[in-house]
Amino acid sequence: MKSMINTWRHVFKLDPDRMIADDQLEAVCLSGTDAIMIGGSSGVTYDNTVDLMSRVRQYELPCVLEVSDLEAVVPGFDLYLIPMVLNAADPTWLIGRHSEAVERYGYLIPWEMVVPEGYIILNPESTAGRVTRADAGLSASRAAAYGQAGERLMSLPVIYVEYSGKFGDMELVAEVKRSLDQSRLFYGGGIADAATAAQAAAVSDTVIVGNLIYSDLDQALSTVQAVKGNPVQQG
Ligand SMILES: CC(C)=CCC/C(C)=C/CC/C(C)=C/CC/C(C)=C/CC/C(C)=C/CC/C(C)=C/CC/C(C)=C/COP(=O)(O)OP(=O)(O)O
Ligand SMILES: O=P(O)(O)OC[C@@H](O)CO
Ligand SMILES: [Mg+2]
Repeated sequence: MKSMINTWRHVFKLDPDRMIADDQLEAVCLSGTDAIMIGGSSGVTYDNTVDLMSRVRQYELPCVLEVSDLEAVVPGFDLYLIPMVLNAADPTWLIGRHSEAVERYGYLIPWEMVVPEGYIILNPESTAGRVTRADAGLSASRAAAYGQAGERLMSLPVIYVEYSGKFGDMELVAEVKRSLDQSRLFYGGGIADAATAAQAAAVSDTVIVGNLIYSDLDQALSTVQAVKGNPVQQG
């Protein structure tokens, strides 16, 4: 089940705290994207998560929850993705909330459905950057070292270079990619059209598109082919 992430090239991230009309949701779910990730860094509640999950469940593609708040953990997803912020100033966001979750849920946790993600947050203005007070001014070599430490020391299956809201430095992303051997590299942040999606696709394994769904749906839909039609460049 967890291995499904290794087939994902393009993912749409839907935010339970934002409105999306039924016809727009249909277009997103039938776009050819590989999965829907539900998550956000603020305003995520149990009720708005259940509501969005049940709407997405009308379609056949995988639907996974990226957990950012313990109060909004909803049963019924295909996988649970757990952000661990490698460059957070405070270990709360690396392992603190996580240990609280394990204490609280204990044997109820379906570990076979849990996928940890090593986040490297590089936009200090994003909600996640502000909340976690991430050390977002990393050089490319330092970001790559965080990625490699996440892979080699923590065996994380996913390293997520997160520029949420801002298109990132593709040279830096490429350096993180080169530093990884086993972990899958997710890239997200500021994808605005097919051209930026293709650039991100060239340097990462999986491209995540979020805000664009809400600001320009047609452009968002155009990113699916731009990503899936472009191989990752090696080296
Ligand atoms: C019964 C049942 C199914 C039980 C399952 C229980 C389960 C899955 C337990 C999991 C165990 C576990 C270890 C949970 C950890 C929970 C937790 C609260 C972890 C902390 C996550 C974290 C580091 C949050 C900080 C913010 C962050 C990095 C969020 C990631 C998502 C993100 C960046 C979204 C982008 O948000 P957006 O709103 O778009 O941001 P902008 O405003 O900037 O655009
Ligand atoms: O919303 P955008 O900027 O597309 O970023 C996608 C995702 O990485 C956010 O967690
Ligand atoms: Mg967002």
